[in-house]
Amino acid sequence: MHPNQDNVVSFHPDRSLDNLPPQNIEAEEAILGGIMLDPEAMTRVSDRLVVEAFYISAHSYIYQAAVQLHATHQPTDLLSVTAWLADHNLLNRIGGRNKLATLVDRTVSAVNIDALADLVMEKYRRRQLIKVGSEIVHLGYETETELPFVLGQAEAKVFGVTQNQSDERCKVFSAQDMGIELFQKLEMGSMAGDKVGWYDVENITGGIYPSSLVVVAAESHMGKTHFMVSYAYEIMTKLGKPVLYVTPEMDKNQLNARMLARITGVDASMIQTNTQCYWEQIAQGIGQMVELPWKVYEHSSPTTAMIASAVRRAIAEFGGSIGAVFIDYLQQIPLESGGNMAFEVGKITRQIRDIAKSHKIPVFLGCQINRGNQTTADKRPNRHLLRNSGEIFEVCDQLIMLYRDAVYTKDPSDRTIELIVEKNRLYGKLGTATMLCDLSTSKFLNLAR
Ligand SMILES: Nc1ncnc2c1ncn2[C@@H]1O[C@H](COP(=O)(O)OP(=O)(O)OP(=O)(O)O)[C@@H](O)[C@H]1O
Repeated sequence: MHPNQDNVVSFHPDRSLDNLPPQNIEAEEAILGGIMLDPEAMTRVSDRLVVEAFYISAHSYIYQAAVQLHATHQPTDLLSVTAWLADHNLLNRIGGRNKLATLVDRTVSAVNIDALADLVMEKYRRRQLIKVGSEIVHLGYETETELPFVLGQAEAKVFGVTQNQSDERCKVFSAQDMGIELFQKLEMGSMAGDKVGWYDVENITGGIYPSSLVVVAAESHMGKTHFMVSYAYEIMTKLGKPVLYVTPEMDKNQLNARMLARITGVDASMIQTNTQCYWEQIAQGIGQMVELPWKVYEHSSPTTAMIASAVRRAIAEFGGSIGAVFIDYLQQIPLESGGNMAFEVGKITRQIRDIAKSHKIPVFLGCQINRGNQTTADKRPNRHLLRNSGEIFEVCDQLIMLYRDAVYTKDPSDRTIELIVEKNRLYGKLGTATMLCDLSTSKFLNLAR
């Protein structure tokens, strides 16, 4: 039975949704008139104005004609546009030759065409937002779907509008534009990876690259977390870039004790158990830690949608960019039940790679591997240990495997750690770098040369 209306909180769909969607027809007409009037106009708007942005469908056909002509280096004057539309049987759909002539007659000049293009794009974005809004309303009613999934979907839809993703995805770049961009990047040195001064390993990896998925794989206890905390610290302090650390495994206070150990040089176990003795260093260290661009997302079993959401939030809170994301580690991310395990692991890895690509940020993904062949003398890991773990090896851009001999020899004086670069799609080199690591303070040091 329907509930008595007096007993429910009033809930009215917004009446303003019946209003005419945001649009500016005069601006659309002036742009099209300007394009047919001024041979340079198309160069000024083609990068910022997409065909779908026009509210009137006839206008989008006319603009499409201009885009096609411009792309093949033909003029976009009245005659050429008319001929293109006639050749493509679109002349009647746009209102005939008179419509085109009227657009030209009404236009005085194309002097403001850039601003008009921005205006039309702005109206288009608002219409997209309304569309996404109504999709989110429908999501709200999908009570059979888990709420976290629904919220993640809603957030991703809004993000799609803010980031203009739909346009980015299908963007095709011209050789001329790409040449200019490449030249500028090379000239500025921004094609090289960011380096924190870990010479030997960065000599192999080339440094840290945006949009890259770096898998940091190791057996249990090899020091994955120490490595990632230490690298995060270097990125924040040497490069001055913000870091988000996703920690399903470790409580954030334990993780921060390690970060504090790295900052102060005081053993993490002492920080936790013998606090009073080190109070001064700890207080100073916390003072430094709160100044770091450091965020931690703690959740015992975060899905990739939740991680993506945390990344978006961190980027927004850090003012639009982030230096790196660390996820500690892959096997802590829950698999969808019932599926093939290798397939599910591959899917999660691809979803994490998408986070790196869509935000153009490096993502370091910890990965636990099983012990290799225990009968051979050499216990070093290699890429084959990942072979049965979905598509981790295929999907990642770089694979760094950690190995400490001391785990097997139990020699406490051996502080070396090997960083075995088994895959390097970004820079090409493979090889092993050896560093010194002080696990008590999560500090990684170059070997003296
Ligand atoms: N305060 C400390 N002093 C010295 N060694 C420590 C200290 N804390 C941890 N370790 C050592 O660090 C190693 C574990 O490092 P880490 O937690 O980074 O490993 P991991 O590869 O992430 O492994 P897991 O996934 O099992 O946690 C262990 O060998 C441990 O003995």
